[in-house]
Amino acid sequence: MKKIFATKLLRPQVLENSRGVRAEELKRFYRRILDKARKNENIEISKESAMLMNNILCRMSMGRSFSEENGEAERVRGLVGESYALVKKIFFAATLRRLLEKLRIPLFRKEIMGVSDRFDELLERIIVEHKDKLEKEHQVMDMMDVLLAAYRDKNAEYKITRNHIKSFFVDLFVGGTDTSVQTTQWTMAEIINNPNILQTLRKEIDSVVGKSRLIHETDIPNLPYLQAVVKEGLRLHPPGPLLIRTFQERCEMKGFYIPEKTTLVINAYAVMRDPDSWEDPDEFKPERFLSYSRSGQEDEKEQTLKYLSFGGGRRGCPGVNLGYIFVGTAIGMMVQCFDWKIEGDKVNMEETYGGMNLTMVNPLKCTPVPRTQPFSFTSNLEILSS
Ligand code: HEM
Repeated sequence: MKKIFATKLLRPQVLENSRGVRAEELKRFYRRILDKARKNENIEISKESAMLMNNILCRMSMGRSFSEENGEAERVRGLVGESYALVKKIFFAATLRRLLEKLRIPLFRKEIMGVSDRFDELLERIIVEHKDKLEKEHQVMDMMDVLLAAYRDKNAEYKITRNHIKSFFVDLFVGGTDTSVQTTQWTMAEIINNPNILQTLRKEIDSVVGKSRLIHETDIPNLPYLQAVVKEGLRLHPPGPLLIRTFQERCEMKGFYIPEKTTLVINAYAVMRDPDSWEDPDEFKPERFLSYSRSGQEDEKEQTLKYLSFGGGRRGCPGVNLGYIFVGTAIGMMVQCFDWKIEGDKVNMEETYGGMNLTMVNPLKCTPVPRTQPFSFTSNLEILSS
């Protein structure tokens, strides 16, 4: 499945084809925030950005977004949340696995089956919807169409089953949404707590993008400070702080004997705050990434070993590029178009390991205040409304 992720959904050419979808969803995200700003209402950054990320991923993969009106979108978000909570329970229960198995206590079987059945029901409906559409339109349009075509094709490069298709989408929702949402929330909180960084970032965006159009993802390569801010947000607040591997074979490492099937837990959070590797490790200093890329001193291999926000190796995150696009454009738009008011002087940065991901104890709530003239959009052109 990972190969399918890498070749069919996330390779640069495919990402380029779906750029229009992401641009449209970014505009919808902007309009929702603008609406709140006009009503002087506060927003919960994680809820708004979850809607953005979910809609983009669903449209990229299934050619549709889940409807907010009939509660479908909320059901998907709920299922993803339940999956995270379950993984956390299973992870901690694994330490007692032998004892529980001896006592013949099944590990969360009922809960796992419950979530799995509900995902199954939802995805089955979407598969049927696609098959009907394909029969009528005879067009290959999105990921689901491509996978269904491969499922029917006896000579396809990848032999896939209906269950493969379903598990692919579960991986996509679970791996792709909350990670990007948490990163957006944490990075925005750091920006609000550091007004100097907000000013520097805004200056860069204003000089590259200006104030007469909305930021595009194609602007990101020309916004090195924005890239550094996102990277630093990910360093201090990696949504996946623990990486897990199992040894396939026994081996010896630096004098330690490691038996076969040993589970290894890597604390990526601690690695990325290690004072031996990072100067002022607990401080939010995006500049550190600018100086690395300018001086070229940092050996790439060394960087890979100490920067683990996307994991690494064969099981590393296949969605890195998309993740940077999601977070970069969301943060870029929020900084470009709005000022942000919070209650009190500083955002409370207390953290909790709330499921599979590192999240905020008090979700970030703030009130947007427009700083640019509102944009109105006619097709793909942006104009200033008077
Ligand atoms: C800022 C955003 C993101 C972060 C921080 C992130 C982080 C991670 C991390 C830490 C892992 C585990 C890697 C390991 O164990 O070495 C992972 C795996 C994964 N991620 Fe991401 N991710 C992000 C966005 C995405 C997106 C947008 C997608 C899909 C479109 C995605 C799909 C996946 C999948 C499918 C896996 C499992 C890979 C496997 O098991 O081999 N991620 N991600």
